[in-house]
Amino acid sequence: MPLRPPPLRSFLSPLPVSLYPPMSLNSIRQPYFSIPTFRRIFPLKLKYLGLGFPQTHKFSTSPFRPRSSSGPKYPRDVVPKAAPVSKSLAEDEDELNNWVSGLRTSSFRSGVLTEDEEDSGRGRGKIRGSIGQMGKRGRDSNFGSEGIDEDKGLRKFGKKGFRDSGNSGAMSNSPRFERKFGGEDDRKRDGVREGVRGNERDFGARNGRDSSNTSKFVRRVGGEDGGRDMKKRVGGRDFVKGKGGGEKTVVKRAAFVSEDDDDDDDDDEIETEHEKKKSVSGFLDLIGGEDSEEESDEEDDEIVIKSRSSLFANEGEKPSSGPSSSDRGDSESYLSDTRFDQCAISPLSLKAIKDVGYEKLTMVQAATLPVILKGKDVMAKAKTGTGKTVAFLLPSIEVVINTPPASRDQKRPPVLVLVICPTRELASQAATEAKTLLKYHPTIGVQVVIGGTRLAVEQKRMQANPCQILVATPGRLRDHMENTAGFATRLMGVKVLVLDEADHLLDMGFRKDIEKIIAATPKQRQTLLFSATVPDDVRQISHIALKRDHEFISTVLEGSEETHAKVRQMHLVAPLENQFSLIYTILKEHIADDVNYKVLVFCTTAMVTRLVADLLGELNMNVREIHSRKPQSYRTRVSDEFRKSKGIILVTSDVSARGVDYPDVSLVIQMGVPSGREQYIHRLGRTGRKGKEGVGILMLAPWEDIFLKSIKDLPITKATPPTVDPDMKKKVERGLSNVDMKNKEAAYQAWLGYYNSNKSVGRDKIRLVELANEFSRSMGLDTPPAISKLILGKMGLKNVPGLRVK
Ligand SMILES: Nc1ncnc2c1ncn2[C@@H]1O[C@H](COP(=O)(O)OP(=O)(O)OP(=O)(O)O)[C@@H](O)[C@H]1O
Repeated sequence: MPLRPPPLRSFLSPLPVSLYPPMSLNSIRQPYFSIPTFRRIFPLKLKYLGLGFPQTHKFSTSPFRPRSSSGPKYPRDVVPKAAPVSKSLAEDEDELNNWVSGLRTSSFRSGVLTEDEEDSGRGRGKIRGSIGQMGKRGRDSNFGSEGIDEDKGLRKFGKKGFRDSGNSGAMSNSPRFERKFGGEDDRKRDGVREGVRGNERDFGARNGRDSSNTSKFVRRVGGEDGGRDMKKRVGGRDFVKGKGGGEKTVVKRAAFVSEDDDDDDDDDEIETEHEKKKSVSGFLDLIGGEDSEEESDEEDDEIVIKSRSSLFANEGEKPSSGPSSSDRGDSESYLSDTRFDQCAISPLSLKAIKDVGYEKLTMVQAATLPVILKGKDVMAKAKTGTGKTVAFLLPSIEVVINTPPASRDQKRPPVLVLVICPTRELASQAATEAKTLLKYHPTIGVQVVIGGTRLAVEQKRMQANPCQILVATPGRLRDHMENTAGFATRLMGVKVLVLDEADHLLDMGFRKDIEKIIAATPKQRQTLLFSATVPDDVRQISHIALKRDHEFISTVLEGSEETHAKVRQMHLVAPLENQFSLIYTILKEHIADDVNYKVLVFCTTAMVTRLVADLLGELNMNVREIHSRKPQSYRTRVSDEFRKSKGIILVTSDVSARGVDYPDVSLVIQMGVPSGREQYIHRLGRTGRKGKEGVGILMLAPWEDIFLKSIKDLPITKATPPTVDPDMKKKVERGLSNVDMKNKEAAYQAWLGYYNSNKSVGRDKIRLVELANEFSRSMGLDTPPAISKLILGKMGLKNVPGLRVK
């Protein structure tokens, strides 16, 4: 008989949740669930997976079909963990210098980029298939009048050009600049030249660090495998409760000492930085770039909570060989057994939750709610699509409820809860979720401030109807801090600050903005950091936001994958010249397999996104596109449409990589190397949400496969490329010949910028240009497009053979 776990509150000791009813950990009583082997699950599909049947022609994008929990369990092949790699000084140097990483849409992992909000919203182009005409294929209408020219014109290196509405929008811009210049002043000044050479990072760097952490943890905790002991780690030692080795929640107490959660930033310097960011982003726009992200290390005490499932893993149905740590990690469930009506939250919130159909808390909600309600700072890590938004909104709403209302004549009523999201889509989504939870709280207002809309409109709205909960993107928030009368005063009332996608917001690209925002809020606030990925380096710098006694709560078993077991992951390595045909073939197969298909195709840059969308439109597929070069109104419309639709393909840059909650995405394709391990995980996380199945395909060129090292701990298998029918190939060639030449030129330039900033590809400029020209040929061009001297100079590619100069 399985043992019953102690209630969550006792796990959280010495921080008992006395105010609230105990939250049952029955939630975690999910039966042990291991990933079946391909052979057993897909006897008929095996041939498509390259597992010994290379002659295969068809490519299957069927998801896993794991057995029901009551059915037999199969061990999964143990994926080797990456060897620990420590971060070198050279890498840091690279980050600081990496100015070229800003030249793209989504930078390589070092990621400075975030493609996100505050982009100009000057996108243009066609929408393929009109909104609301779901079944209709092909390119129905054009809208958006701004042309590619805008991408080319040196997009105003002055203030205006870089922000929407005149002076906002820094987000997509600032990260790039930040990354390149963040750190040392002289580098900042000379960054353009300096960064162009040298700088980039390797795909694999982060993984090494992650893995190192993982294995460390496995040794300390997960390594106890069948252990039934309760082990305490006091004064820097592990504090382990629970039995067996299944899914568990990890609560860590931060060990690093915050230097007082605050910064004494030099405003002038920040301002200068701000301006510089804008300048660089102008250039990024020029080449069609988008965004990116990241970095840094640390160490804390921890409390590890093993859940019920761990008991199952050990006692019940574990495979005969005994589950590996990664097997255990897959015994995941996104829902806990704790019902919302067992929680000490407002009855009006409960009513709203009931209306929306949520009955039980998700694992991350169950693990964090008591701690947050207690007023603690929290950094939480939980897999994609497991309800982190509600996890931070619900207790934040309680804070508002428990705060005496501002008097009517108070001129500047405080913002009580401030939620920061890295992209506009995500901010809007979080605000929508908040409104849902506030359905029966008519006196609590929520507003969203994001780039791509008019600042003045937001100002008026906030003045007319001041809200208690504000959701914002960092750049636009800073605009309001600087330009909206009384706004700074309102921020001084903040009681809860939330950083959603915290690792991204704390990376180099956003850091300065976030530091400014933090400095604008009271020190005694409560801070909540949430993400599906929390690399060690981000943990280390989280003290800029969190109090020293914050808690780190993870529902991801360390030593297990950060991705969902039900999402089947494959990588496919093919030369560039075949990739467009392959994408078309894969999509056709998938559509034939699943009439309700809903596909996301991630591309490396905005301009490559547009190109791929153009092509698929020419091939009469029901396709839409989203990237930072599109106006916000367009992005919102397409995003809403994709959310509600089936039988649709969305080609996107990394604006859709994080947080966006599109239900029932059947397939995620990533074309070209992602900016990093985290970005891979977040993009993949657009499918398999809320415990559902999904499929992810990563398509790489042979020289990009080094990236696989950085995700080798994930359950990703090699797929044999499907054979491309000659007719399909011809169709694709015809389709490409119909794509606007300007769009091909822009894609070529953006491609060059993106890979130029990659350490392994961009290091050898001659090789880089050869590859770019291969990309050009793959678009059907005999000669590569010419690029202006100015841009080549900025990319450090002057006089590189193979380039054509305008
Ligand atoms: N308790 C619950 N029960 C059922 N569904 C829920 C619950 N809480 C949240 N959801 C739904 O789960 C979905 C995923 O939630 P959410 O977008 O917050 O995930 P996330 O963990 O933030 O994902 P990501 O890491 O990709 O940002 C949403 O559609 C949300 O409405």
